Amino acid sequence: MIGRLNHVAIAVPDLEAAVAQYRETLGADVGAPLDQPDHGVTVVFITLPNTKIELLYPLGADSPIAGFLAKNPAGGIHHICYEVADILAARDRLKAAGARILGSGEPKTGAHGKPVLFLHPKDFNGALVELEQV
Ligand SMILES: CC[C@H](C(=O)O)C(=O)SCCNC(=O)CCNC(=O)[C@H](O)C(C)(C)COP(=O)(O)OP(=O)(O)OC[C@H]1O[C@@H](n2cnc3c(N)ncnc32)[C@H](O)[C@@H]1OP(=O)(O)O
Ligand SMILES: [Co+2]
Repeated sequence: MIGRLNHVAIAVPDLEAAVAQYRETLGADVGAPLDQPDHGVTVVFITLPNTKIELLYPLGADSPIAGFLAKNPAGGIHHICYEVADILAARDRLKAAGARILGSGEPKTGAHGKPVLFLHPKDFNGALVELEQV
């Protein structure tokens, strides 16, 4: 069911500093910041030869990553995103297996304009998992 690794997300306390570090110090291909109000974050994608890094910074008062950054003030790896061909079939398979789908349980449109879902970290060895239909 899960396919390619689409991205690894890092929550950062200072987006400009993280962008400069990846662009200047690490010499990476860094995109422009994109506000995602529906998700409560600003994202910056870094394109690597074999996957992407997604820098996350809180947007708005109810950002879902605010709690994470409060617990991890220096930032940290926030989630991992796997690609799936059919997100509704994936959701139904996961629910049947007892996994918790976060939020409403319905896919939302993610940063790439594709449907995404999130699975509770406690069900996946402490890792927050995002699924993106491609
Ligand atoms: C623009 C879309 C973009 C894309 O790629 O398309 C995105 O990726 S948007 C990314 C931001 N959105 C989300 O992360 C949505 C899903 N996340 C959530 O619903 C919350 O972050 C949630 C429920 C995972 C955690 O919320 P919160 O931190 O407020 O809850 P708790 O403090 O109660 O946490 C419960 C429990 O889980 C542990 N936790 C929290 N976040 C993570 C994490 N990222 N990785 C691993 N574990 C996490 C937290 O420590 C608590 O554990 P406990 O042992 O009880 O302390
Ligand atoms: Co993501």
